[in-house]
Amino acid sequence: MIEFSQVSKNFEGASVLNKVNLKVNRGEFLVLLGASGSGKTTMLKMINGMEEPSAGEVMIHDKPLHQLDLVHLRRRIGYVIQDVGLFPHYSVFKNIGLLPKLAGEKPDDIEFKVKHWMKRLDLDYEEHANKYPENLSGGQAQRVGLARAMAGEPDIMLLDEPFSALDPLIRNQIRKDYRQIQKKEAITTVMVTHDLLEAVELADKICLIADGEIQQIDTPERLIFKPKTDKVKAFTAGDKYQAALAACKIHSLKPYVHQLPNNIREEGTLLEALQFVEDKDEQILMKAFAQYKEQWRE
Ligand SMILES: Nc1ncnc2c1ncn2[C@@H]1O[C@H](COP(=O)(O)OP(=O)(O)OP(=O)(O)O)[C@@H](O)[C@H]1O
Repeated sequence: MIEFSQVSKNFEGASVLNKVNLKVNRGEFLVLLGASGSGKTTMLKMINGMEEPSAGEVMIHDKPLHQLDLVHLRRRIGYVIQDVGLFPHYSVFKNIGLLPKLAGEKPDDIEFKVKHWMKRLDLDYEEHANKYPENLSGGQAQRVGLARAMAGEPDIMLLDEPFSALDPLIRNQIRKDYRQIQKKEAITTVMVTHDLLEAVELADKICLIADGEIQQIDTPERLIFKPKTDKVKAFTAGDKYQAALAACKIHSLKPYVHQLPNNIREEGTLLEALQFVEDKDEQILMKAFAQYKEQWRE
């Protein structure tokens, strides 16, 4: 479990985070969402000790971070960032096998893990294991980055916009792949993004940060449809519609169509139907939306 208790952070006197409280339970997928500069990356880096709080305490598995051995801790915490950070002079095999090797595992065990994680992340071993990072596509490099983190058998994964540089189709597939692995292995995951739809599709809970404060920590549905502050409302306003459209795309509104007035049911466009639902019955939209999320994850 990860816990922030009254955590504040200043850089050169300027306050970035102010008395933040947060709990992430074991196996949970939490997304830190917020505008650029809102302090998301700073929060993430406080979880693996790359940044220290100016005040307050960060606890990992009920122990204060400052009492833990950081080298040991970081080997148990996967960290994947946008530009991957693969070692350029190491082959794919060596990159993925690095953490097991540092842990003193035998060559056969290392090979087993590299093969296992390459397979799980849809990377062909024969084709890619001996390649160097410069010869990989962006999507392949990101998969290698995830495989490398996973080979360290982390109980916590920190993801800092790891998918944002990829083209949409590949991004969607890697996100789904990671989400499935994360659930199966019950890896506590904290991901930073400023993309609401990405947050919605992946998160068990979203933590929305603005002006150095947590505005709301909630399920994706509640964050979008029951915003607690004006800042949450402002952040989600545009995407509420986009999210609803996504719900309709896969017809998850169908079970509720009989509740729409006849004229809309028979003649209206999807957009009108949505508008009706959005105006008249948030419950229906929330249900459709939750269904969309579940179907996306299958
Ligand atoms: N090492 C540092 N020294 C000084 N200021 C910093 C440092 N790291 C971050 N900041 C400042 O703290 C604020 C929050 O930065 P942070 O990277 O946490 O934001 P973010 O929400 O992750 O933004 P983005 O989405 O743009 O990555 C920014 O104003 C940034 O300039």
